[in-house]
Amino acid sequence: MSNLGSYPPAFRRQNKERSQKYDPVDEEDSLDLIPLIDLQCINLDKLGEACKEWGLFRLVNHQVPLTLMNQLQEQAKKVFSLSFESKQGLFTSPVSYFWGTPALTPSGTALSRGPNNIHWVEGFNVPLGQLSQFQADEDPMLHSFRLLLEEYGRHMGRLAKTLFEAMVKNLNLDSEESKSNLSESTGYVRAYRYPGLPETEALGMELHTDSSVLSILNQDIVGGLELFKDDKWFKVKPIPGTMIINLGDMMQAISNDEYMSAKHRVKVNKQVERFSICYFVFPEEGSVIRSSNYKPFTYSDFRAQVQDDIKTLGYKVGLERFKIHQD
Ligand SMILES: O=C(O)CCC(=O)C(=O)O
Ligand SMILES: [Fe+2]
Repeated sequence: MSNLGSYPPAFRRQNKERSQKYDPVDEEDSLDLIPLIDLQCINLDKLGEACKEWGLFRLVNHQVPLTLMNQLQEQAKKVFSLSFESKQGLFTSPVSYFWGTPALTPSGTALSRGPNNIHWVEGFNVPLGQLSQFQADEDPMLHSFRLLLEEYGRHMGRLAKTLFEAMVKNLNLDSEESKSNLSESTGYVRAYRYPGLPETEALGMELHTDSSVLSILNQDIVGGLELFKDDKWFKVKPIPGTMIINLGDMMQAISNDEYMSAKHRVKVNKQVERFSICYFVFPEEGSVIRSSNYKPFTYSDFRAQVQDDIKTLGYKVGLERFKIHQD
């Protein structure tokens, strides 16, 4: 962990001796079993299979410029390297800075889960619809961060819409009725930094599903994202220039459980920091999700329930709370 002062104090205590070499990559690690979808010619059967079997796929030919993906990663890196105190001071509504957990309240502050339950991650939460209110004009670093986020956000909206429409087709859902189940303006971007920690098995994020309709991930080359499927963990290898698409809980409910939300986690690297940029998109405010396996509910209902469960139980129960059980 270099630049210690940029880390939350609770993270600095973990800064023990680093080992000298990277872990060797074993045979299985070099295999990439994750399904691949080409955005320029979407094969609906292949897309459907990926959504049913994996809840996650790799996207190529997405036409997000590689320079934009890299510039945003680099700019996020610079912003993370500011001192912990500056990050706490500079980022207030609408862009917030958080650490120790990815679970946030609607206003972007971390939902604390106690000192013994730390996730080794820090992040910036950026609601795209409110980006214009982000006071960044005085500071060139923040100003270019904002410009990159705006451009990146437009691309993410385009990808989400194209993929969602293809999924609606594959599921044979009514395309007019489905429209309100995806609203690009509800989207937010999160930039994450995971510290390099010599401890084995430290988790940046524990096993979870995303609450979104879709999540779009741009990860750096360090790796650490893992998918849980058929009782096994699969490494989601970083391949530069590709994006990882995750199906979230809303998509699982919209599809009436034909598709599944991806169960995943993030392991921290033993030597180096990892950076990732994630986009999450949700249904329109107030839009009711109707499907025979679930009670009608809105994303706000779902979010309120998740927040309540995290506060009272310490974890997210998720879709199970809205499921109709037929005995
Ligand atoms: O950083 C990553 O690779 C994944 C982050 C993630 O799973 C999340 O934000 O829900
Ligand atoms: Fe996630």
